[in-house]
Amino acid sequence: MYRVGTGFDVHQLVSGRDLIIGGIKVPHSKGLLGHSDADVLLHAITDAVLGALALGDIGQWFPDTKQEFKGANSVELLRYVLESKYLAPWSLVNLDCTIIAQEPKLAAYIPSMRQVVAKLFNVTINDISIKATTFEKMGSLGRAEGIAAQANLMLQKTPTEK
Ligand SMILES: Nc1ccn([C@@H]2O[C@H](COP(=O)(O)O)[C@@H](O)[C@H]2O)c(=O)n1
Ligand SMILES: C[C@@]1(CO)OP(=O)(O)OP(=O)(O)OC[C@H]1O
Repeated sequence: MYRVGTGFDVHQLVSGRDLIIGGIKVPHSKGLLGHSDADVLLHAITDAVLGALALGDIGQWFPDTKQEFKGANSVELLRYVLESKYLAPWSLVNLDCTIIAQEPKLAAYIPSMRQVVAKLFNVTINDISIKATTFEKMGSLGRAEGIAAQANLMLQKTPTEK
């Protein structure tokens, strides 16, 4: 049995914050604003996992009104979802993501992001695709006021032994 999921997230780029994407600190003059570390890619992936199994969304699991999630490491949020009882019978088939960032250039950091995500899902990097695109300088994303990410994935039910 298979289930597909999609996730989308966007965060504002501001001064005075680290830029964390896919669990990797990317050198830049600005970072993403959020209650957590604002890792826009891991948030989109988390929502794709939750969406695949109709389990709500990241804000329902980790409300931004709760102090315990202030500054949260999004690697730990995704790990929590993946280690929950709901995900136990499921494994990842493949994940395909796009980061929409006018700046900075992300190509050099994508292999490390793929490693982080592959480890979380316990798959090889061949099952994890992460791409980046600009917004061709159009609109708010094109003015680099923020960064967005989308994620699509497929889960398969792990056969149980009898
Ligand atoms: N933040 C980004 C955006 C894009 N890239 C890479 O550049 C290529 C060209 O981007 P366009 O938006 O002009 O199509 C793109 O295919 C990515 O390989 C990037 O590294 N970081
Ligand atoms: C992750 C959470 C929780 O710290 O906060 P943010 O970093 O603001 O991120 P968002 O994408 O709005 O998702 C849900 C939140 O509840």
